[in-house]
Amino acid sequence: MSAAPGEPALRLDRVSRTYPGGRAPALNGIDLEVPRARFLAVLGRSGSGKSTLLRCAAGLERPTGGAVHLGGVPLAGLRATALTRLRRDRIGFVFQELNLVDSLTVLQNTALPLLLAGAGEGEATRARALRVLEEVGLADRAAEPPGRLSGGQRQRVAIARALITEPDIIFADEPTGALDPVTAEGVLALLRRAVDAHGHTVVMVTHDPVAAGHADEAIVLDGGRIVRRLERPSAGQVLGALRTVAA
Ligand SMILES: Nc1ncnc2c1ncn2[C@@H]1O[C@H](COP(=O)(O)OP(=O)(O)OP(=O)(O)O)[C@@H](O)[C@H]1O
Repeated sequence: MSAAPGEPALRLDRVSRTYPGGRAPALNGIDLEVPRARFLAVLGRSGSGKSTLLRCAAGLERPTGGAVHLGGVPLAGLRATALTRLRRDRIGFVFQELNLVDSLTVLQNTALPLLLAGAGEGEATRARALRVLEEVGLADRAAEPPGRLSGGQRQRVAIARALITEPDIIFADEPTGALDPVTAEGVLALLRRAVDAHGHTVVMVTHDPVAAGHADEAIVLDGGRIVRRLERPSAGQVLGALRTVAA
């Protein structure tokens, strides 16, 4: 079940998702290909389908139509345990609901994906966690509980935790939503570096045109469809696209 070389990091073919009782599909025939080492921003007004897209792409939810491939692997063909393993080994998550555990240290929080995958709490795990904490500039806070950190620092720990398994792809849901603009810049620079220096692929849901301006590509959803695609967008271009969709 290893990733096939040359395959895009993520491919969605005609993906749809209808919720029971939902009046309209949350996703409606999404075609999307995200090459490796690319940073994609997903925008759209509230209810346009962004989170549903992220959950279907990450294998957290099964689409009701179409197919999702991660690194060439069709998710529909995987049983629950194989899907869980693929998520654990190949995907990094920066989700609001996956908050840090305050009874653990910053270092233990960072190492959590390795520990859950069966790594011992030995020196190798510790060294790896320290290395990614260094990467996000927080090695000096490793022994503290995350509750003592600022929101931006906690978000950087969440990114360190997502990076520690060296995933093929990182899914981030509003990673800068609660941050001031300067702190947000720092978090976005980290995601950018994950792509440029380490070859990770990042798919980020955001409401913020400035955040989307850090991406290689931005897509805008409306009514569960992709209605705009922008290459190397500036924040101004993204804002313009959002305005035309809202009009
Ligand atoms: N579990 C669910 N059950 C029923 N309907 C749902 C469920 N999750 C989402 N929806 C519906 O699907 C549509 C898309 O929701 P989604 O959460 O993907 O939007 P979003 O663009 O992420 O919104 P926001 O920006 O507010 O987070 C909405 O109409 C929503 O009401």
